[in-house]
Amino acid sequence: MSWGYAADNGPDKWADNFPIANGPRQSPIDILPGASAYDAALKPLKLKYDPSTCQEILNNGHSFQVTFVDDNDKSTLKEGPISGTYRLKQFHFHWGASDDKGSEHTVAGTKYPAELHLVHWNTKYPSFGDAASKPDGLAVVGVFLKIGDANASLQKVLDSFGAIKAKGKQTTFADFDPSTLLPGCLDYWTYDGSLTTPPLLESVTWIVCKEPISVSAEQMAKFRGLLFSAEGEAECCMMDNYRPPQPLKGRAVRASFK
Ligand SMILES: NS(=O)(=O)c1ccc(C(=O)NCc2cccc(F)c2F)cc1
Ligand SMILES: [Zn+2]
Repeated sequence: MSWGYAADNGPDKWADNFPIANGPRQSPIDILPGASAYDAALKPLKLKYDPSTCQEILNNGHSFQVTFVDDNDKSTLKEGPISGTYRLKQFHFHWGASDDKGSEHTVAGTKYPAELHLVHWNTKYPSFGDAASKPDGLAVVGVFLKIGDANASLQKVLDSFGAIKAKGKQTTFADFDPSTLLPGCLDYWTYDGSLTTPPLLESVTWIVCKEPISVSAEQMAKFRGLLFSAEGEAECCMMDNYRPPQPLKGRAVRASFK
């Protein structure tokens, strides 16, 4: 039985096979703006994404992800709270069964209907897999989604869902610029955390944007049309694929803004 989000293999069961689930720097967390300190030393995020590095979109049975060619420095994250150069590997989302939940991070207890994760790895290491086991190996930019106007950039991603409905399906996805999914203001909170799914490695510098992007209720409904299940299996709709907030355990959350 592999991990998932159901009662018998979900977040409350992950510690059985991944004891780091109870570790000192687990993610996500509930962000308390009043308890996060403004740090003037934090730089603006420097994101440079080249649409030509966009490769494919796939349903991995836990979410869907858009994967990028990462054998060059064409799509990178620099500055912000990190040092050096981190390469974009993939982006994916987490969402709920209804619009009142779905994000992994929460803000003073507020849940958003979904959360985007842009996953980058530190080029001081030879590969993503190697970087994923290092305390400064990964940097994930998190962006909240809130219900409002339809998102034209997101619609391009949704239009490819027909080809990836079931677990294991993938299709070509080219010339997409993920910066079109970023909010106008890149103010952020940052803290040291982990992958939010098994193997839950404690290798992520989290960078969570304060400003959400919009998604329409109809677009959110399309996320829920994807399947956790593979072709030929009993259909199980992909939703509530989020881990709830984890104990802060004394960590500081810093703000890039006043
Ligand atoms: N939700 S998130 O943004 O925190 C997150 C990001 C990436 C991954 C991941 O790559 N898992 C597979 C994985 C894990 C470790 C090493 C690997 F090589 C690997 F592919 C999991 C969760
Ligand atoms: Zn994620």
